Amino acid sequence: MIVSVDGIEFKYKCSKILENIQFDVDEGQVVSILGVNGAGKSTLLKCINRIISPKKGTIMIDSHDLDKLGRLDLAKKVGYVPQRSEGNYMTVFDTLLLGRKPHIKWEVGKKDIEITERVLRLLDLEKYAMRNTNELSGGELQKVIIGRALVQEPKVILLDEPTNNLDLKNQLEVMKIIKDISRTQNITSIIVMHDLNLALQYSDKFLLLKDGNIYAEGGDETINSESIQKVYGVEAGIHDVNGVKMVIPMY
Ligand SMILES: Nc1ncnc2c1ncn2[C@@H]1O[C@H](COP(=O)(O)OP(=O)(O)OP(=O)(O)O)[C@@H](O)[C@H]1O
Repeated sequence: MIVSVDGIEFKYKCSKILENIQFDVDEGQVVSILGVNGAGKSTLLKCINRIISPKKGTIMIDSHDLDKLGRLDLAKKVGYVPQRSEGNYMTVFDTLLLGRKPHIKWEVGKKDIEITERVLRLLDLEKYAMRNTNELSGGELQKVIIGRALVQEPKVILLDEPTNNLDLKNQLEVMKIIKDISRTQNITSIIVMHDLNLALQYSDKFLLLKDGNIYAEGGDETINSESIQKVYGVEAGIHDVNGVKMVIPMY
């Protein structure tokens, strides 16, 4: 088990957002967190990255209690791609290299440059390497932010709606990269998703959040007409389209 969440509860001031959340994630799994707007999906990701601290419960990452991990050790284990990012006057190359910060002791080494170049190639970003990130489209910037998390070489990567700004081709490309790194590098991805069909195609496990609790968790059988009705309030059928399971809402 690479991530183990046990009984966490989180409140913003007095409104309870998460209640008794409990789940485990295995190494190399791609996990989608699903649920309506405001269900607490981003809040859950932020708890796992210790951006915020739950009032109750424990989170274990790679057998370490999250509360007891130092900032640098946490950054070596967990990478985070937030929902919104801004470009700036730093180049794409330097932005990616910044992801090596937790590993750099005195100065940037050969390995740091090699990993940065490898990720640039992996995400097909080489042609933008020397461009400032404020001169990129939303989708290009999104790939850079994902790249920065990969350069960190974490065991777990948390992605908050990573396909949000992307066109169809880039959505598929990013999801494929996430799936590939989980298979080839055993990196675990925990992703907040709104697109049920993309989630179905690329995830091993699903967590359905409803009213601050986990309504259901498991494999793709978790996504069915009943759970979609209960969680989203939408009538939908599940169909097999050329061997691919698809959710089709009934309008
Ligand atoms: N900093 C904050 N202070 C107070 N309430 C907040 C704060 N951030 C989020 N909330 C509230 O917490 C609830 C859960 O928010 P969260 O962003 O986790 O939802 P989400 O499921 O990720 O939603 P979405 O799908 O719209 O991104 C929402 O009602 C939101 O308004």
